[in-house]
Amino acid sequence: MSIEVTLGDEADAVAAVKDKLVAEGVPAALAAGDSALWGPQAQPEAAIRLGWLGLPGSSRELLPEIATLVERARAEGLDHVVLAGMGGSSLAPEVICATGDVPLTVLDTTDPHQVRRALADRLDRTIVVVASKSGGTIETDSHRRIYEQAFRDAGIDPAERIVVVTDPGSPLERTAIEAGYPVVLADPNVGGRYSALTAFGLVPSALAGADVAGLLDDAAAVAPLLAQDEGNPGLELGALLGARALQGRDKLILRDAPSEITGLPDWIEQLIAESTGKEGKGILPVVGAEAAEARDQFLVTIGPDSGTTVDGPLGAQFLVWEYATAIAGRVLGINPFDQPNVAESKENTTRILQEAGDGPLPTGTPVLTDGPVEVYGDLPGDLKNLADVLTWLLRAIPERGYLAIMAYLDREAAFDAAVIGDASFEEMTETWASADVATLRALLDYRTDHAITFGWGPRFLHSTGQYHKGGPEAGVFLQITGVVTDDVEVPGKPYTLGRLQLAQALGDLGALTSRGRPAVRLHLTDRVAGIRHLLSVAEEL
Ligand SMILES: O=P(O)(O)OC[C@H]1O[C@H](O)[C@H](O)[C@@H](O)[C@@H]1O
Repeated sequence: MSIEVTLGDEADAVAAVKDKLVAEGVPAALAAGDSALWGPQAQPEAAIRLGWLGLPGSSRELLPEIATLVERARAEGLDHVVLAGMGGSSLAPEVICATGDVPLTVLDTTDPHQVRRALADRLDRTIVVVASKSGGTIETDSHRRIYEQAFRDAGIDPAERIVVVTDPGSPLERTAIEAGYPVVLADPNVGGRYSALTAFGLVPSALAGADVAGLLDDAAAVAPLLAQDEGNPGLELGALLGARALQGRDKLILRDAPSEITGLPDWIEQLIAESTGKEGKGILPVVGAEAAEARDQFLVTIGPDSGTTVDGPLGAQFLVWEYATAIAGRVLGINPFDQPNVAESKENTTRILQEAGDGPLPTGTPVLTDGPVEVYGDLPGDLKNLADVLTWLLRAIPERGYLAIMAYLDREAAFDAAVIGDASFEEMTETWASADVATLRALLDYRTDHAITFGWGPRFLHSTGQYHKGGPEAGVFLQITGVVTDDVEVPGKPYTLGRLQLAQALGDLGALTSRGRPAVRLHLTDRVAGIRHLLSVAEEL
């Protein structure tokens, strides 16, 4: 089965962009790995970032090595797979495993409560994949240290339980070799967000029980189409993304139709936001929203549906979206392989931690407190309560702008909400949604035609975070942080996870406010009550 891109009623608008790309010889040049397609400035980076085009074939070589790891884990009864990895090092396995209906615990958080939850879950049967291309990502380094300690404390040798995926020569490779961990090296000519079909996508997914050979087969089936001028789904989708952005429809609403694929929009979100959101340009992916009428938005559905759809198996989807993103980058005139603004928030975080030493972090003082919610930020003096703050934020969204909600909280916490005895599926969903801070997105959506995104911090920093800082300066930002009642030490480091998490929020806030963007931080002094209060205020707006 291959993949089909249906352009719906937008076919005409796309044709001109596609014809131009064909006239310029782009499909053939991209198939040949021509790194000059994005201009001379992008060429050095592009020259080492096009390896994803050949992965359906080259990644097959990894399968025997992966099979050995899987056999060893099975023989030892390790059936709880934890993946520590940020952005491109975890988003693809999350989709692969959700689609394959095999369990995978993803750690892409610094929330101490969420990490404690993972640590408390079947440690005796846990295998941890530590995945980082650069080998220097602070969250992943922290998770490795924390699990090493937890295994030792439980009398388990970490070398029996930790598998590393990284690029050749990274600091993580050195650490792993010294510690005696098995290492699977990834293709260094593939960037993180294009790495779904590399060792980053395949190793944790195979350990969790997904069919990774089938994934490569499905990608291989679509690969030859990507060299064609006609019947090339990647070219059509890329021309669509580029054409719509040029027309001012630069908010891409991504929807999952009921299909065999689960959760692909979250992966696409990183791919498109980080690849295109720079130099004041870009396409903002919006996940979880209803289709809106607004003039700056357009909807693409994954799976069979009416309108604009991309339908086909997951392996093919990965390749086609990567190709389309590279094409959209050319249409927009940006380098789709770098992420020039991601580092800024990371540097702010490091500086905040260093400057604070052992003292308190520079949170400032709340401008107002409404029940269990403190409000921080540069706000007009006449705002009296949380409802006023939310209304002010919504009104601050400019023409063609957006609101980004960023929650530095435990994304599993809502599942703790009590569900009474024999509750129906609908009742359980309702109980869960009413305890889930992500519900805020939908509640605020009713009040505005502007796009609203929701991201878990620090996960989104490796995804839409690039667009927030590098894309059009049209964002309004709402951070949510929460009290930490059960912190986790990071062995060998002077900070705890809770302190790191807050420093990440403050570091990103600094990057946003330095651009003059409206930005507010809500701090929940009681997480459960704070979320309940926030949602009830939003409901009544
Ligand atoms: O795989 P790593 O090197 O740990 O990187 C993980 C992620 O973090 C970085 O900040 C980049 O912005 C992402 O593109 C990348 O996927």
